[in-house]
Amino acid sequence: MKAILTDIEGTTSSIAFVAEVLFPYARARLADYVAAHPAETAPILAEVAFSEPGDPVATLTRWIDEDRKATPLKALQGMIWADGYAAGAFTGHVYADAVEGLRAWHAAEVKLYVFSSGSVAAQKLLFGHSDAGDLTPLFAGYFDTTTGPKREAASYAKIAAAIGFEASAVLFLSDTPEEVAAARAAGMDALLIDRAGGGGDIASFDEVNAVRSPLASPAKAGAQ
Ligand SMILES: CSCCC(=O)C(=O)COP(=O)(O)O
Ligand SMILES: [Mg+2]
Repeated sequence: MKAILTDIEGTTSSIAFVAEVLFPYARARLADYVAAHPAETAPILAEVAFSEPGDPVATLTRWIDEDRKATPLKALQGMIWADGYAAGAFTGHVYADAVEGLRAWHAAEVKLYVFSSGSVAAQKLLFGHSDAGDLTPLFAGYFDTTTGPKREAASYAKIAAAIGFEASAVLFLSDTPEEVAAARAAGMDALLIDRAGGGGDIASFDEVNAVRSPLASPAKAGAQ
């Protein structure tokens, strides 16, 4: 295994942190943020209004409540969360086993990448202001839904091409069966993580090495 591509919510980080901390923070500040940053948010609001006619702020608020993984919503959420991280209102939750695993793989020269519905800016904020400190030096790259939907195989093929690895050399970790299936359809190896210990392939990052041993074949720098 030469590279690991990881999802965030439900995989490196708890669903509760996203649903109970991040989403309410953005929801409560959405209207004020848009009013205070008209130039920055105008293209996002236009995209939302094009997708659903009506008041874009009301649409975005409903999309948060519906947990819609819409690219313009994710871009705006990331902008609002930047204020929260900067103010110290919260830090990014990352499971201790994920921190340990990511650090060990990075030390073994396994290339690490993120693919999340959260915007790339939001991903960097979460890992840059994590409970365990700045984890961004561990990652070689970040991908969001501007690359493509997470449930489509073509997105994973695009990521493999972008990072310069054969898809078969990449291990994808996610809590969503449809994402795991899409990655496998693109030729990636993939493991379904179920942090509740139910029906997944693994329940924590501690188990990855037992089922895939990526540390046994660290990436060569020249592979990219
Ligand atoms: C990147 S932090 C915010 C997470 C988020 O908004 C989200 O939708 C996470 O979805 P994921 O694809 O990581 O399960
Ligand atoms: Mg997820």
